[in-house]
Amino acid sequence: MTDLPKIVVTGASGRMGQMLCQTISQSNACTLVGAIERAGHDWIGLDIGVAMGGADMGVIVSDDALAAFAQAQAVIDFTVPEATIEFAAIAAQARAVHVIGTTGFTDEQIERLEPASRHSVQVRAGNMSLGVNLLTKLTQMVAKALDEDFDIEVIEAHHHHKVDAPSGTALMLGEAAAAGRGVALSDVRDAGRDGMTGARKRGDIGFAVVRGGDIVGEHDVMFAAAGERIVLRHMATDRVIFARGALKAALWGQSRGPGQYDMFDVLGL
Ligand SMILES: NC(=O)c1ccc[n+]([C@@H]2O[C@H](COP(=O)([O-])OP(=O)(O)OC[C@H]3O[C@@H](n4cnc5c(N)ncnc54)[C@H](O)[C@@H]3O)[C@@H](O)[C@H]2O)c1
Ligand SMILES: O=C(O)C1=N[C@H](C(=O)O)CCC1
Repeated sequence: MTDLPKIVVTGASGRMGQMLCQTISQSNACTLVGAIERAGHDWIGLDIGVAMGGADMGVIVSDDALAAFAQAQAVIDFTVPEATIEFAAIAAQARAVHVIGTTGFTDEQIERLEPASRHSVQVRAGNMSLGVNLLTKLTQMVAKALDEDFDIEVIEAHHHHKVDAPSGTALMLGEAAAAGRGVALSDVRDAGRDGMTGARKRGDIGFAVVRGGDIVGEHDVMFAAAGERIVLRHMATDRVIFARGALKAALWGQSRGPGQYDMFDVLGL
């Protein structure tokens, strides 16, 4: 038996779930002990490695989150908002670190995560990659340095399966730009332009969304003024960057007390 932190992956059959199971199984810093899917999913009862089309990993896909979390030190969760809210309560019961990659929460759903964090470590970020978290810091710095002569636009592109918009990353970047300007994003957010919108309002932060093909994730923050334009860009070409960040958060969380954290805490940014 190993003393390495034991990790459960929820949404194990998903794009990120599979990437996480592969990344953890190849890591020598932790062990995969559970793979959770929603009740009724085809993969329940199968070995996760075999279900993914590879070798046996010795972990059977289950819909019993409580039993799985109880034997783990961390849960990595890239699913859907309502499932994540349920997993937060179960992770708190099990005193397991809950790493939340899920995006698309409403403000009300985000509030519902808080009670669980009184009993467990929660690390949540709309993007777990080092690159995007650095870009977020840069966005705040640039927004602080420039005045409202520079219109801020966040442009994001993702694969055609993505269900939420703007992306969690775009919202992180928008929040950072707003913070740099000393305003609340909710007061200046301009998303979903269509039809006779009227001219752009000075000080607004705009969002534009592209969905197509297999784009892993691309984000531009544009600062556009008369006569010049600054563009900060991140391009993800492999989901492994999100999985690596999530794994880092799961290990980092082992030595923290209950509370809500983000990737800036994990990465020391
Ligand atoms: N924070 C980040 O770095 C980051 C990176 C990539 C994706 N994401 C987010 O992660 C989420 C998942 O993305 P994806 O591309 O893997 O989606 P996906 O649809 O491929 O996978 C989601 C999985 O969750 C499972 N699921 C749904 N309800 C469940 C439940 N009640 N119990 C257990 N499993 C359940 C689904 O069956 C599916 O397998 C999205 O919100 C996405 O935006 C975040
Ligand atoms: O593929 C997705 O879905 C992604 N979601 C996150 C977001 O909403 O920003 C991170 C990038 C990939």
